[in-house]
Amino acid sequence: MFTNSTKSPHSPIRAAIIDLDGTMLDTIPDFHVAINRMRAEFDLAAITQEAIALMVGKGSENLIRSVLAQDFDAAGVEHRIGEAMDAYQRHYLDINGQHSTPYIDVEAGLKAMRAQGLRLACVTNKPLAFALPLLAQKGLAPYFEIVYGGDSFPRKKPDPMPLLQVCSDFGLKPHEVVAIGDSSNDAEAARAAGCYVLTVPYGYNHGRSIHETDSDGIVESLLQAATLIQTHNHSAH
Ligand SMILES: O=C(O)COP(=O)(O)O
Ligand SMILES: [Mg+2]
Repeated sequence: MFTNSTKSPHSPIRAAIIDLDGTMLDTIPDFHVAINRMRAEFDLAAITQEAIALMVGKGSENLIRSVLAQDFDAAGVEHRIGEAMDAYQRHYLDINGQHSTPYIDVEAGLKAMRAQGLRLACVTNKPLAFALPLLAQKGLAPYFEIVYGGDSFPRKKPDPMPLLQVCSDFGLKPHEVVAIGDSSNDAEAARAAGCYVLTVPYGYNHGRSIHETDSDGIVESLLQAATLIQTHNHSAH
């Protein structure tokens, strides 16, 4: 693990940037309820959680465009996107977190990272207005010094912009920071920023195996990520 040869193997990791949907919380059931309530308003048939899991990852607007594209051509999507986004956001905020559950060892992993002195940021493509109350509701907000959403900057993951901003906020070089996520968006953003990246295999990666995604290692849980970072740092100087 941590085999990335572009960085000094001896540089300790001082911060972790952690993804939200598909990494800390299984939010597909929330997406499912909100999307199908929106679809009902448009007299569209319900779609499955499996279909939605393939579309999540590149933020709300991309998601709702993909959802509408199940039924409409490009012009039809364009015509409805504004109203659909309004309906979706209203329904999502209404049920945010009610159907979502944390993955195994998320809080234990965050605790372990903090105990090692790592600084923690959450960078998600979810809108900040969804992410902040969700983290608070699940008791995860206190672990993070910084939370950025998909609408915090002009560009979102897989662009490196939000990750580079965290590095700058923390006063750290990218090679002192590891990003942990469930999708190619996280891995590509981390690579482009020059951060390490660990991936989890249990989230949503656009229907592709996480093994196809270039990373510095696959971890079964955030707790295992914490252990790996500690091992890396013990051999660092
Ligand atoms: O809401 C999304 O599109 C994905 O969010 P994530 O970046 O937390 O996985
Ligand atoms: Mg994710």
